Amino acid sequence: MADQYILALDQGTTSSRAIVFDKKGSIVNVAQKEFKQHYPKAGWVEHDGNEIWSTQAGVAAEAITGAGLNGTNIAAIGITNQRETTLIWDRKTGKPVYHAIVWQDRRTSDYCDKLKKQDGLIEKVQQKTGLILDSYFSATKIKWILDNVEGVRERAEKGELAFGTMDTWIIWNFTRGEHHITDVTNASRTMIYNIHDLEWDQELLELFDIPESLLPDVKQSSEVYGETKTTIFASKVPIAGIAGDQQAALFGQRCIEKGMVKNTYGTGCFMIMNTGEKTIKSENNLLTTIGWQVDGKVTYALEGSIFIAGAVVQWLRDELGIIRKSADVEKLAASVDDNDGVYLVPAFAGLGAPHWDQHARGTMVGLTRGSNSGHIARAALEGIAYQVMDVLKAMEADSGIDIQELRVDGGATANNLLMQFQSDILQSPVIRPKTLETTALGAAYLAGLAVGYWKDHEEINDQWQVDRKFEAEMDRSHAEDLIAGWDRALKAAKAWSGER
Ligand SMILES: Nc1ncnc2c1ncn2[C@@H]1O[C@H](COP(=O)(O)OP(=O)(O)O)[C@@H](O)[C@H]1O
Ligand SMILES: O=P(O)(O)OC[C@H](O)CO
Repeated sequence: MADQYILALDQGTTSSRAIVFDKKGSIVNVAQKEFKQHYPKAGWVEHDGNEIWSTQAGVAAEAITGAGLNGTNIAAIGITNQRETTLIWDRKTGKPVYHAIVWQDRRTSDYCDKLKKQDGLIEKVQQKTGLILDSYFSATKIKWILDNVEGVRERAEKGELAFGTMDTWIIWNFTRGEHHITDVTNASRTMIYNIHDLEWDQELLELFDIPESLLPDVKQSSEVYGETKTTIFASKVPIAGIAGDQQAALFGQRCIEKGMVKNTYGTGCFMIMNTGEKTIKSENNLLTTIGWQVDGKVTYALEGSIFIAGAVVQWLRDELGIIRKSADVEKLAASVDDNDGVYLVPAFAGLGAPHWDQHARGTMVGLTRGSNSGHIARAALEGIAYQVMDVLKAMEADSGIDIQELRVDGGATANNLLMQFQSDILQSPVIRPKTLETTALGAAYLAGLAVGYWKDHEEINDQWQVDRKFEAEMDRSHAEDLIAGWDRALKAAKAWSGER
């Protein structure tokens, strides 16, 4: 038999990626293609469904052929994706009826504000779905398309249309419409899925006026769902893993025991804790969500989403022009000994967890005549670390678990100064693994386990290796003084929003 590999497809917010992994969990080849972001109005963000599919199919083929392989070398495909992003298409023609509405899109936030005023609805939504009633999730995006695109509601009611997040859309295309499916992790981000009963919730479907005929079947995160039918691989390849990208990263980081936590530092930050077989209801504005379902067993998780993290570095680069490329921020921040009292709260798109203040705005405080670009760069990086600390504290409070160490991944973890400061401010170790492609690796593991490419968890646990462990070097009282300054800066950002 030809040598066997696993192909992971990572359909992200800004690019489609494909990574070929070998049995040791090492990367054999990567292909990546960015696609266009559409901003038709302020606060709106859309993707072209056709472009999502063409880039994803393109990189899948490129990753395989670039490694000198073909479909017969691929034991299984695992799919991971930007979550919540919503697409509706025609079941017969496979044509989208509208662009995909992206998770960042805020067009339904006024509608959500109105819903929040309904007696007991916030609690009901949280109880059933684990989520905060917010336009971030798919439900109100589906409703918007049904209500605003001509003829769509009638066609949906006749059963002619299909809804899906990007995993569903990709599998629909790979199987030429044979499979209309998603997995529990993606379903748990729609705000119409009951995470306890593991079913689409009739009451919420009624509330959002969504016909059930639109919805995909919900599967486990690791099982053989079907085979590819496209000509891309020249042979049929089993599709055997699906998970939302943040959950896939938790799996890829091998956070498989209760209480283990990972944080991804990308454009935003997403921290997730494995909470085991039970759900934890958050009292601190975190989300309760599904980590994965493997071998019939559901593992739950708590999640805190931060909207702006690495994006503040892009802002220093693109808007302030004080660095040329993202990586330069470390050197600039290291050009000063400390923040000299300067704090930057990057609430450019409001504040996510644990504050959920959509009106807060970016705030810089503590400037003096001596403040320079080094202080601003340092304040920007430190602002990422303080936000992570706030989510981590909320997670400890909700779970009653003392978080001993933080496993990290994502583009901004390349920054040693940020990682060291994170450890200093948390007063606990921050651990960066050798493989930073943990999202794709998680999807690969889910698929590989389903087809027996990897025998069991033990076999893959051994593959996780530390690149560097950052230990706290700052003394606790100094960290506490700095945190007190951050709390004041946060108050300023919130006060600005309160005085509208
Ligand atoms: N050395 C660095 N220091 C700080 N931030 C960085 C560094 N390198 C990249 N970034 C930031 O990381 C983000 C990209 O990370 P990535 O994991 O690819 O994000 P995403 O998956 O959200 O697109 C960008 O916002 C970029 O500014
Ligand atoms: O595509 P990413 O990595 O920005 O992740 C997006 C998240 O899944 C949104 O919830």
